[in-house]
Amino acid sequence: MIVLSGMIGAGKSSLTNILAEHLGTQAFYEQVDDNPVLPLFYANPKKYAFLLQIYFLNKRFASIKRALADDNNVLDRSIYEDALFFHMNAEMGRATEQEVQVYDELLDNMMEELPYAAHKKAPDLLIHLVISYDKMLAHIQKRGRPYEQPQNDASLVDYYHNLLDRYQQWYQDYHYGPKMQIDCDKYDFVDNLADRQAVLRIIDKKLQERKTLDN
Ligand SMILES: Nc1ncnc2c1ncn2[C@@H]1O[C@H](COP(=O)(O)OP(=O)(O)OP(=O)(O)O)[C@@H](O)[C@H]1O
Repeated sequence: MIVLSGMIGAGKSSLTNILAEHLGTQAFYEQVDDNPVLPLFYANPKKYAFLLQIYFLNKRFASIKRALADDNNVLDRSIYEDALFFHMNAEMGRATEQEVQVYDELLDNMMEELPYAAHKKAPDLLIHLVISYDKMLAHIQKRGRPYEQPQNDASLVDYYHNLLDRYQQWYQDYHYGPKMQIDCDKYDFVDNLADRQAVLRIIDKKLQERKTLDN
């Protein structure tokens, strides 16, 4: 299983589709626009932060179990990033220490079940999308989900900057398996065909290296 990570609007879902099509495998992605808790969370983060995490945990665990069935299935977001979001939200006073503790223990407990549920413990490769604040905001504006727009809620500027700051450290600390980064300011894999091919070549090379190491 290959897993994407990176900021809101970085392009995880798009690259998930592109990569799964390229590899001839299955794409698994979260239907963000069908998520009933997300708009509630953005409108009242303090009340809904914990519920949102439980919602995501449940959904992502279900996808992981299905995606792990094949080495090259592609999943649009890693479950490990949720803890980054939740810990930050807790620091912002949107969740209690007890909620964080319950969440962290539940996550650990569920992840321990994975080898039994899916015969594998962790992704074969993590592809982390790196993006600047300006580029990310341009994507968010183009996509137009109302609750993600800083012009509707000025506190989102700090929220996004805060998340961006933490992501690099999160990537450095990620230790569950092989990993690589793609620079989304450099490669426009959605609208530019040459960039898309370049990104696929970089990923193919990494997958090839992994295969050689495994054999
Ligand atoms: N664990 C979480 N806690 C709080 N909000 C989250 C969490 N995970 C995702 N979100 C929110 O859900 C929405 C979708 O996020 P996500 O980054 O998965 O998809 P996306 O923005 O469509 O990404 P991409 O454009 O890279 O495919 C965003 O508004 C994000 O802030």
